[in-house]
Amino acid sequence: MSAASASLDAAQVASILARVAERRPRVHCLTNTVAQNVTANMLLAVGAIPSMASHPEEVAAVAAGAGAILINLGTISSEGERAIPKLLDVARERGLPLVLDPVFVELSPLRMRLAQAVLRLPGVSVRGNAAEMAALDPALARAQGVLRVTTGRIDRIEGAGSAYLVAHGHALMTRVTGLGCASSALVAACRTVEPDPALAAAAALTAYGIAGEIAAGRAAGPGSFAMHLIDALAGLDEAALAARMG
Ligand SMILES: Nc1ncnc2c1ncn2[C@@H]1O[C@H](COP(=O)(O)OP(=O)(O)O)[C@@H](O)[C@H]1O
Ligand SMILES: Cc1ncsc1CCOP(=O)(O)O
Ligand SMILES: [Mg+2]
Repeated sequence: MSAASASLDAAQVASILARVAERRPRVHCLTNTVAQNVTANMLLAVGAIPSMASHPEEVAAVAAGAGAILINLGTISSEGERAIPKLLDVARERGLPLVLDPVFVELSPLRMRLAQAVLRLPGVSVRGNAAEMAALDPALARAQGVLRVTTGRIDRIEGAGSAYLVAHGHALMTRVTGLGCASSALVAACRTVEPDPALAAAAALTAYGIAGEIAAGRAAGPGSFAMHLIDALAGLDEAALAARMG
């Protein structure tokens, strides 16, 4: 970590979550078919509203009224590929926060090309695992105002002169498909109410990680973990956050 990491307290995370719950922002998700359901449910758990249209003829109209846009490359199709430039236009014209989740970008020249196209928009927040972020590093280095959000045992958030480390979460979060994708949607939801991209991402991942810790204490295995994670996220308050943030 080049810059010293900033610290985050429970009141800051609770404040951002409260704003999301109060304002009920919509997050328009162009996302993969594997993670659509869990992504929508995690957004609902924090009080945001998911929408998931992808047809190129309507995607701009549907996304225009959203508070943020998520582009996830997980099961990108030719339809999704044609929707991406329209979403970039909406984000640019309306000044909407945009989050990119470059699923398996390290495996596919198509995904790399599309990720590079998204990164031509200034100020994108990119949330991926270590392999994805490493593969994307040259493009991230060229991207204007980009926020790097690298998740794992410890999440690293770097960009715009800020840096955070989030040491919350549970290994069970790697045992249910779509939970990383859902974390990207939560970053987008927090960005709708918090103008500081790094603080928004740190709050989203802190809340998500603490919900994961709570859910792991209740779950019998990965199947029930996902269910408990949604409940724990929906029930998070400042006291629960403070109890685990020390
Ligand atoms: N070993 C781990 N211990 C605790 N939390 C983890 C661990 N690995 C990942 N996480 C958490 O799981 C979520 C998904 O992260 P990750 O597995 O990196 O994404 P992806 O599913 O896209 O590969 C993040 O919230 C992250 O903090
Ligand atoms: C398995 C898989 N394949 C394409 S998208 C997807 C889901 C990935 O979800 P996550 O990155 O949250 O684990
Ligand atoms: Mg992922």
